[in-house]
Amino acid sequence: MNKTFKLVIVGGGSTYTPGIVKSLLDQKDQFKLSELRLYDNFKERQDKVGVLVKKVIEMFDPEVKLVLTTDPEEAFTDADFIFAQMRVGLYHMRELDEKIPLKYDVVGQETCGPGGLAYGLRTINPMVEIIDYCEKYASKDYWIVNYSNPAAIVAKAMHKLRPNARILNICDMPVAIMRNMSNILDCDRKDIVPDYFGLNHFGWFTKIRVGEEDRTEELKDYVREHGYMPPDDRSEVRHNDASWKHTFDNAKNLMRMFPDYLPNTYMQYYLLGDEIVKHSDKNYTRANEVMDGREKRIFQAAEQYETTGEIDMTPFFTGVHGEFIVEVAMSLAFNLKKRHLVMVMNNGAVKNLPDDAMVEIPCYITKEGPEATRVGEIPTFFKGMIEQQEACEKLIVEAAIEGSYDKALAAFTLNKTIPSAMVAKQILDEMIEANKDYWPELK
Ligand SMILES: NC(=O)c1ccc[n+]([C@@H]2O[C@H](COP(=O)([O-])OP(=O)(O)OC[C@H]3O[C@@H](n4cnc5c(N)ncnc54)[C@H](O)[C@@H]3O)[C@@H](O)[C@H]2O)c1
Ligand SMILES: O=P(O)(O)OC[C@H]1O[C@H](O[C@H]2[C@H](O)[C@@H](O)[C@@H](O)O[C@@H]2CO)[C@H](O)[C@@H](O)[C@@H]1O
Ligand SMILES: [Mn+2]
Repeated sequence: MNKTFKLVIVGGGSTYTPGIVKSLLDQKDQFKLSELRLYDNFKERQDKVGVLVKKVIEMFDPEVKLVLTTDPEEAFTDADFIFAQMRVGLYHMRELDEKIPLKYDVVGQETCGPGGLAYGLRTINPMVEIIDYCEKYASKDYWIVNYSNPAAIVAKAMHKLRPNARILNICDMPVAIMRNMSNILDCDRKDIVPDYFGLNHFGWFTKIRVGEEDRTEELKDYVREHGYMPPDDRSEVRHNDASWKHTFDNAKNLMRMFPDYLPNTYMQYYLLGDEIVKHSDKNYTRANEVMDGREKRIFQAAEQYETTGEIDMTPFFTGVHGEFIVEVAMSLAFNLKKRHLVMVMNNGAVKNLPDDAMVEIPCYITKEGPEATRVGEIPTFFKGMIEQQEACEKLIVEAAIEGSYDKALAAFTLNKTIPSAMVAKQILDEMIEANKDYWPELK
């Protein structure tokens, strides 16, 4: 029998867990789990999601042993893979991350702008804790594949605080955009070969090949007119929430103004921030949409299944989100050297960016981790944008580690979504109060 794997999902109570488990079990012939452990610090939430995970295992691989636990030793002992997807502070804190900046007419977003900086200050120490559990209990060749956001700040902080940890930080946004591109180009997502550079949630596609064929210019022409919204009949994207449809459509405005490269959708928050704020509802943000949508749906489904024994699981199967993390894990497990966009220490890969930047670029995923491709020099506009954002992220990591108010204020002030140091200080001071149970003390 080929090797089987013990896999932990950190943040087992996540709305994405059933979808990730489905994607894992789809690969059981190549990537067989002996044990799946859900680990969370919120037992009741995890137990509810666990009801649906148990159903997914019954449906797709009943041989898998399922463990739900809040005990780190039980969760991590001899673990081979750890999928991390914590939301420190839950959606309630995401709501504040989004609403506090909007009070000052600044972008309110989960991972970008002041919301992302606040989220980063909450997540750094809990992520270190997970790494330390893995170092203490997991198999010596463990790999953490991390989705926990804000991945850019988490990646930078973990490299500084735990440089030897076997952790690979990933993001499904570029993959989701490539899914849309595959709908637009009428090809298979897995045939798309992207050239790309940036930081997490702050990057650009420089070339899109389908197999050997360069289809970049054709795609740019489409995106200039339609953004990343595929033609009606070709994609499940049409069923996304309205705010996501707006995000995909908004790429056309970025493409028209900055025609060199195809943007990550997150660039809208940094380059079109005033428009974003103008169209934001300060009393009902994306966090509210998710709490009233995805989060409510999954707990209603668990309730329904527990009472009726009936459930349609398909709405919880998450497409590229689950597929991507499993593709990366399998490449690590079997040394497949698959080419994926992941976060890696720059070390000259992007020639004119700082060596210590955590860049998101194409890498070959080996059993020893990502091998970066060489991107070369990037044009001035993109270099300037990235260096400002990278310095902001570097300063918020240092602020967390040193407990430095001054560095936190500098980080907020450097963020392109924030118009002045005065506004930065107002938002920071209000966020310090809102996050008093989560942030390191800043003096
Ligand atoms: N990297 C990406 O591209 C990507 C894509 C999607 C989601 N995400 C991230 O994945 C995470 C989960 O998203 P979600 O919407 O499912 O969140 P969610 O709130 O539904 O679930 C998160 C879970 O994490 C748990 N948790 C919080 N702190 C913890 C800790 N210290 N230890 C263990 N568990 C802890 C919570 O109790 C909760 O059950 C978020 O950080 C989100 O931003 C990242
Ligand atoms: O606003 P959300 O919680 O729906 O999504 C925020 C995340 O958006 C990107 O990931 C996914 C998203 O999780 C999924 O719901 C769907 O909308 O598509 C997105 C792209 O696949 C982003 O990569 C994550 O970092 C965000 O947390
Ligand atoms: Mn992401």
